[in-house]
Amino acid sequence: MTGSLDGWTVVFDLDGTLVDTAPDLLLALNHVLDHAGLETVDLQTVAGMIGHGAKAMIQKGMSHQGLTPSDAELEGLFARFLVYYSEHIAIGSRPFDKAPEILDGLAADGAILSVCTNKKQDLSDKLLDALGLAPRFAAIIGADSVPSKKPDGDHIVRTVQAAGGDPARAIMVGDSRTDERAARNAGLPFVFVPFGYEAESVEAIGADAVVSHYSQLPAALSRLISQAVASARGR
Ligand SMILES: O=C(O)COP(=O)(O)O
Ligand SMILES: [Mg+2]
Repeated sequence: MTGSLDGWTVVFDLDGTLVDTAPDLLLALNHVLDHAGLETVDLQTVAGMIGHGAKAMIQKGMSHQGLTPSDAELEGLFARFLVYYSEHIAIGSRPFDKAPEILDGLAADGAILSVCTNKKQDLSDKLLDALGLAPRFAAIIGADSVPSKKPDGDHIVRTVQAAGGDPARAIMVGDSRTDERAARNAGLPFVFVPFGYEAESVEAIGADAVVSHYSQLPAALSRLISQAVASARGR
């Protein structure tokens, strides 16, 4: 039996795309800010700081209050963050509504599923394991497993290859400008999910498809694949 997504790889971003991780990132960030005697931040503020890895989030948490940490200070805070976050990684973090069911449907239609994230590899594996999502993915590639993370397109290309797929038959799904740039750099169509952590508007992002609930993803992917196949024929 062949499925309509046979031979296609769907590459998912993690934070803000597959999983709503903001609640646990908030607790971990506030743990280090509080320990450093700094002001803590709220959920909405932390959401605007996710997408470039945890170190960038800590830096933004400090610049938010007019402070610039020294390299040594930042490394110390980052180390503390990693210990705390790793131990509290799936307290409040949950997959977005219907994501697991839709992933199963895509796999049943023949898609290869993979994750390309700017989260660290060990944290990504731990989170997806804790939520029971890890077995669905042929590859999970964190920022520290590649020479250059998103927005470098190479991060996506390596993810597709690690999943056993073909970058010419792959689609990126993500919640941020970083994902959009990475997809463009890798030459992949880009599906934007506006329920994540991007502050820019849907119009500004300029995605090939916008999916505001997982139930809309299968149809969006089918449409993009038909377009890709038609344009390949026209060449
Ligand atoms: O943890 C982050 O800041 C980014 O992670 P993402 O690439 O999965 O959105
Ligand atoms: Mg994200």
